[in-house]
Amino acid sequence: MVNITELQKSLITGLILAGGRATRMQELDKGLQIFRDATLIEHVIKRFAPQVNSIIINANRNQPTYSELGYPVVSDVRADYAGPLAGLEAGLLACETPYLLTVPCDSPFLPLNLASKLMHELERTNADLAMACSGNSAQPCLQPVFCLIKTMHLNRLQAYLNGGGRKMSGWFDGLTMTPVYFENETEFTNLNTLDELGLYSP
Ligand SMILES: Nc1nc2c(ncn2[C@@H]2O[C@H](COP(=O)(O)OP(=O)(O)OP(=O)(O)O)[C@@H](O)[C@H]2O)c(=O)[nH]1
Ligand SMILES: [Mg+2]
Repeated sequence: MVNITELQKSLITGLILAGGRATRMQELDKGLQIFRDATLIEHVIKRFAPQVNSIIINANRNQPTYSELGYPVVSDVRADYAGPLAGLEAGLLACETPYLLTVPCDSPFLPLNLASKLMHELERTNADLAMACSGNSAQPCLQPVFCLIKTMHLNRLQAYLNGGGRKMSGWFDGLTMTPVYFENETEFTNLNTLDELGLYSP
């Protein structure tokens, strides 16, 4: 188990992506739905906040409600729900540290060692970004919304988006990406439907 140092942590801003339309959840605002004893985003904050220097929330609806959680809220700067990369762009624009770590708002079991493992591997490999991966090197399953990125690559993301690119796995072509394996796949469970919210309740 690698621990994150206070210095490493001070360099990382955490971005919670809550800007989607949630079409599979009746277009409800996913982050604000109740799961067990709290909203989905509150579960995420509980596991994520101790890992990063500060948090930014990306949301395109109900911004005043998200603000009540006590963190800055940023909205997409381009219209029409351009996908998670539009949220990443908004987060990178607001980020004041050299690294940004993203997580989605609908992953209430996210790894408690996410920042430490990604930062350790990013520094070890001197890559541009480090991405979580469940499974193993024989059967990798990339988790592109769990990603540690050097903030200076905002320009490249914007060029990709301006050219019409929308794929989470396409924007970093030409950059070096280190996949980082996590054994416990269930930590990446994300809840997309009302049924799933109920299924995972006790
Ligand atoms: N900022 C922003 N974030 C998005 C957008 N679309 C998806 N996301 C976020 O990306 C993450 C992964 O997306 P999904 O799990 O597909 O969520 P979703 O798109 O809201 O839900 P579906 O419409 O059911 O696919 C979630 O945290 C979403 O909030 C978007 O257009 N803008
Ligand atoms: Mg989606």
